[in-house]
Amino acid sequence: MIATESLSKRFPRVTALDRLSLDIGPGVTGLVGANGAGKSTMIKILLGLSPATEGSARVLGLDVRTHGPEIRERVGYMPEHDCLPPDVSATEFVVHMARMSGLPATAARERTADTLRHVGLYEERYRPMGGYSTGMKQRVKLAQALVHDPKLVLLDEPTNGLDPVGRDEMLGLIRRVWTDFGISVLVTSHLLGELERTCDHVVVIDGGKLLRSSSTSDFTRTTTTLAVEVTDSDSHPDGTGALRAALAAAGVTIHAGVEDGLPGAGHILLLEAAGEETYDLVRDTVAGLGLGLVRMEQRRHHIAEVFKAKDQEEVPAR
Ligand SMILES: Nc1ncnc2c1ncn2[C@@H]1O[C@H](COP(=O)(O)OP(=O)(O)OP(=O)(O)O)[C@@H](O)[C@H]1O
Repeated sequence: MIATESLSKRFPRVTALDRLSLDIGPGVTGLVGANGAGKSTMIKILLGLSPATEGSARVLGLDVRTHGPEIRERVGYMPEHDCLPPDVSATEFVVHMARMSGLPATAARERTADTLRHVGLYEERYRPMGGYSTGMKQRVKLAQALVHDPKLVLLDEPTNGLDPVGRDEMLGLIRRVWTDFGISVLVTSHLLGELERTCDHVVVIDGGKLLRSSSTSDFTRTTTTLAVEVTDSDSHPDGTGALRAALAAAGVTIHAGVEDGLPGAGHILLLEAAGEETYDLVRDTVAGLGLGLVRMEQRRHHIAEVFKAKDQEEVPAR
C-alpha cells in the first residue's frame, strides 16, 4: 500500500523526517509518535502535496513525486485540524466533496447518505456544522475521506479532542472501515495505547526516525507469564505466601511483576509457565494447600509496557 525508501524532509531549522524506510501492507496501520515527530509531514508527502527533500515514496504503487493527482483520486484524507465550513450541513459538504472527486450527482448523494449513516450521523446531518460537537465534526471529516470509495485512507489524529467514549467509538469506526469495506487505513496518533486494539501493524517514529515497525501481535505477544490469585484459608492465613513458597520449592520461577506496588498486587503471584505442566502443578499445589483458586491467566504485554521496559533499560547504571 505504502512504501518509502530513505525518505527525508528537512525544513531550514528542523529535520521532520530522517531517512525513513517503510513498507506498509493492507489492513489498519498505526503511525505513532509524539507531537512534532513528523506524522503530518509524512502524510502530506504521501499525498503528493509536499515534496520530500530526499528519498522516495510510493502509494498504491504510484510515485508521489510524479503521480500526486492520481494518488489523491484513490486515497482519502482526514486532516488533523477543524476544516469544516460552519454554515453548511454535513450532507451538503460531503456531497460537495464527492462531486469534487468526480462522482456524478446521483451517486454523490447516495454515497453521502450511506457514508454518513456508516459514521453514525442521522438527523443531525441536515443541520449547519457550526453547531456540531467535536465528535460529530470528526465523523464528518471521516465521512468525506471515505465518500469516493478510496482504496486507502490517511487519518491524521482522528481521536484528537474526543472524550474516552468518543475516542472508543471513533476507533471502532476506523476498524470497520477495513473489516466492512476493505479500505486500508493509515492512522496517526500520539497515544500508543489506543492503537493496540485498532491496528494490525504499528509504526513508531521519533524525531523523524523510525523507532520500530511491527505487527501489533508482536508488540503485545502473549508471554509465558501466569498470574495466579488464591484465597487464604484457616491453616494458611497468607495463602499467596504459602503458594509462593510451595511453588518455589517445586522449582517454579516467581516474578516480581509489573503490578508490584499497585493496590492489591500482593495477592497476585506472577510466575513463569514452562508449559502445560505448570498449570497442573499450580492447580494441584493450590488444592494440596487447601486454598481457593480465584483466577489463573496468561499475561499479555501492552504496547506501552514494551516502551516502558525499553526506557528503563536506557536509564544509565549508577
Ligand atoms: N512548513 C514547515 N516549516 C517548518 N517546520 C515545519 C513545517 N511543518 C512541520 N515542521 C516541523 O517539522 C516537525 C514535524 O512536524 P509534524 O507536523 O509532521 O509533526 P507531527 O508528528 O504531525 O506532530 P503534530 O501531531 O503535533 O502535528 C516539527 O518540528 C515541526 O515544527
